[in-house]
Amino acid sequence: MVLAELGGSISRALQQMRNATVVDEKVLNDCLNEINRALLQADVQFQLVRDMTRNNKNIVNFGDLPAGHNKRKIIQQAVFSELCKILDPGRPSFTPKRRETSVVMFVGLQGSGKTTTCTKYAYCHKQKGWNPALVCADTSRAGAFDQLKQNATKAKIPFFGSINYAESDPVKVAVDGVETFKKEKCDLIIVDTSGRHRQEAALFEEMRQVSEAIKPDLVIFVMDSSIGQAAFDQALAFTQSVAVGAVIVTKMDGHAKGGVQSSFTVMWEYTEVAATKSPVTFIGTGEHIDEFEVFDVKPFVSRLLGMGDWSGFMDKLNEVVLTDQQPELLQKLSQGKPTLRIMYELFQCILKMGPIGQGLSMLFGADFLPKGNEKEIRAKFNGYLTLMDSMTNEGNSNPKLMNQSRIMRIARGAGRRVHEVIELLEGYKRLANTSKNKSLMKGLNQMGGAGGLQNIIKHMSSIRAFNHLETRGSILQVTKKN
Ligand SMILES: Nc1nc2c(ncn2[C@@H]2O[C@H](COP(=O)(O)OP(=O)(O)OP(=O)(O)O)[C@@H](O)[C@H]2O)c(=O)[nH]1
Repeated sequence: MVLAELGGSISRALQQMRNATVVDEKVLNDCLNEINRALLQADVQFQLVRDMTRNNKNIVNFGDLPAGHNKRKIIQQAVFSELCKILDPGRPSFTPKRRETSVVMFVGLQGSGKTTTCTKYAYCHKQKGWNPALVCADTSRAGAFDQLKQNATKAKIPFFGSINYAESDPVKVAVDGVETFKKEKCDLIIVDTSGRHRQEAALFEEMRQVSEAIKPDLVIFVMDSSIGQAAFDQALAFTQSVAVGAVIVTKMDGHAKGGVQSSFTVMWEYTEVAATKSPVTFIGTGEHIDEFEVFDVKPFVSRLLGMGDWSGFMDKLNEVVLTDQQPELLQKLSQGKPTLRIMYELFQCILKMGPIGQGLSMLFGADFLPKGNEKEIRAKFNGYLTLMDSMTNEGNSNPKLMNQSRIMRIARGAGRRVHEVIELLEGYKRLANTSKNKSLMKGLNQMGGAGGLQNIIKHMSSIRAFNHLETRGSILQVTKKN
């Protein structure tokens, strides 16, 4: 069961409970049974599911609840916090500190995504102003250094490795690399290590030796999300050789080869490793360098249940829109009279937020935008930008004054299809309607516009649904109005 399906099943169970006329013991039991079924289908251990049900029933004790309590809310909160408990080992990981040099060693089986993840980790820190460097201490796989070099070059990150594979001792390469970058005052030195297809004694011995030689501040274990229940043994084996302090789960996008069998299982299997109880700190959500997200339990469970992840969205927004420019955009939105220019800026923000589905799924749940459509959606948003440019060039960018001939001229001028102009105008109409909503605008003015922007983007994203619009009918509608 993929993650989105699991989230969908749990959300449906909660929705049925919320829809019940009276919430009693039977409704609670039906809801919990549905959730149990979904978790068991997702391969979560029976014992864990049983404990979770027992805890939920203890929290939602109908006999003890004073009259007037919102039972629906209490049940929902109990389920949410129990799901969080499954994933949270309750121990934070070491976090590299600015202006100090930290050495981070990556370990994991071959093909888990270790090399790719090292670069993603370095890149994500570089974006935040760090000065990272990459060391390839994998001397056993032919091509390992070339792969790291290629990734590092693309990301403009300094790298070190055994040129032409002349040095075959991984410990020596690791030590030389760390020393080189310490001298160069890099503040985050990331060491990629060898992997093997299977858990082998030689691999663990090598990890132990490298770790002893470079004394990393943090060892990150990289794990492929498609391995299911094997996660437990794998994590335990690495943990017994090196002091694993954090985990990164890769291929959470569900489009990796083999597919995500049960990412949720992997998550809790790992956190079940009593020896470390190390937290998952990041997840890999694609092959590209920016398809990488900080992992926080609460936002993850929120998204799993389709409740959105506002804080993750704000983080992404902070990466692409300078904080001092945000109030301006939010203020413009809150004034209640959106212009094409504001819509243009909004689209640019969405496009800049890395993978577009990633940004939007933070707000609308994992299954909101199918990952496979990323290119299509991005092209669509880019098309809207071209059309908006064309409208401005037309000399009249007021969407309210569009008639049939103007629409056709704009489409021709931008090299786009007529129905796209109509979709865009429909999007504008929705944005304008949204901005008439007084409570929404109040929300925008409070909390720096958080709730409001979320809603506005929700409306904008529903442009995807415009595709069903009947082109001719809409043209007539627009024409009639003018
Ligand atoms: N879809 C998807 N693919 C990923 C992700 N992370 C890594 N990959 C892909 O997984 C494959 C293996 O990644 P590598 O980085 O070469 O794996 P590795 O663990 O370093 O392998 P060795 O160096 O052989 O030990 C590559 O095709 C990556 O592009 C991810 O989050 N999502």
